[in-house]
Amino acid sequence: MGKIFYMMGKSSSGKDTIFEKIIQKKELELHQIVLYTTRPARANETDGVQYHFVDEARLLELQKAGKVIELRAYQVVGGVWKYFTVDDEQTDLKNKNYLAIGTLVSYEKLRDYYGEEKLVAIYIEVENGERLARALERERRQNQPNYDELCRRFLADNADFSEENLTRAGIKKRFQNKELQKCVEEIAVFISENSR
Ligand SMILES: Nc1ncnc2c1ncn2[C@@H]1O[C@H](COP(=O)(O)OP(=O)(O)OP(=O)(O)O)[C@@H](O)[C@H]1O
Repeated sequence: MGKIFYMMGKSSSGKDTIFEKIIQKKELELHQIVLYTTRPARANETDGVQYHFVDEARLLELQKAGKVIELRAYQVVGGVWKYFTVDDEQTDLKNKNYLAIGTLVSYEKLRDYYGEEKLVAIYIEVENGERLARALERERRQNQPNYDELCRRFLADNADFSEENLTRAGIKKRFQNKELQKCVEEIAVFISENSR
């Protein structure tokens, strides 16, 4: 029986960094769930790799078929971009295990859709001051750092991942991302123990 290992954590807790290291561990035999989006593909992106790029009409079709498990909409200059998870033929929970990154709300929606026994939460935590320092360091390296957005996300994530919300979602286990390699190894052992 397959599982979805669902990684969550506040901004700059290290989700992307840890995801890349875990997915490279071939012995864990983890697959990826490719999200769908209505945003146009960028020059370096390939359909079906970073995202499945679809239009609003296709989204509507999928919604009518009851296949859209969760959806997030973001207002951008000139429109709204939607990102969503679809129950498509690529998700084979009878035979495969998956690794995904998402929000607390999307975790709850997938859990309600697939069932409690299919979803395994991996909550990553970093002390707030250290997390802010890492976020600032990462932002400084950008061509056009956006410190306003950094502050907005920092505060928004503190609210989204409040203790109250974590309790409501039933998140108990936490992985501390202090020393990266140690955290990766702990998560790899946890996944291995909870696979099948
Ligand atoms: N254990 C660690 N020690 C020091 N730096 C780390 C550690 N883990 C991750 N980082 C660095 O912290 C920054 C944030 O990590 P990352 O981008 O993986 O976070 P994230 O949770 O995916 O953030 P976001 O949700 O904002 O995309 C990166 O610059 C990364 O290299």
